[in-house]
Amino acid sequence: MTVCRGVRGAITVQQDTRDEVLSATRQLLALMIRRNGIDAADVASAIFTVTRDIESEFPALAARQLGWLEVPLLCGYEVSVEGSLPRCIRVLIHWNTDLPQADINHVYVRDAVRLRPDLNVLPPVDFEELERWISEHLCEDQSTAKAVPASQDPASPGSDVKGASGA
Ligand SMILES: O=C(O)C(=O)C[C@]1(C(=O)O)C=C[C@@H](O)C=C1
Repeated sequence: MTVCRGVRGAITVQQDTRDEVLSATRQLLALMIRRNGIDAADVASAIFTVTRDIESEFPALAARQLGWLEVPLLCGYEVSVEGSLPRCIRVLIHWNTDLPQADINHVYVRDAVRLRPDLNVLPPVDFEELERWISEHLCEDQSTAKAVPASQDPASPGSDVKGASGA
């Protein structure tokens, strides 16, 4: 029976740069997709959180770069608990699958392994091969896409761009 199950993942970045956030999130998603055999068509939605020290880019863009154009995505901040792991990107994927909960593979990489050592069963990763896989799955339109600044978003109240109505 197909049910919706959660697949968790987390990864850290060394610096809060757009490139690092996107590249780390692509790697995290690629590992989760490959470990579980996730097809975008079966993904109900995905929620990303970042720690407060990350503000250079929305990690959701990495999912669109990998072709998740129809998957509802949302980003938010993680709770800032004192002493918690810095520069961390977390994701929760809601996946429609026949698999039992126990067969879901959650993915924690880099310094995020310490968040859930009990779930840290990731086999060794060939990162060169992983990057080749990511390049093969990049969705060209989205790979260079940027978040739209409010001043250029026709839907934004303060926009200096005219909407379709010309208003
Ligand atoms: O799994 C993680 O990413 C954690 O940091 C662990 C944990 C938890 O205590 O279960 C804590 C905070 C997150 O919002 C989610 C889960």
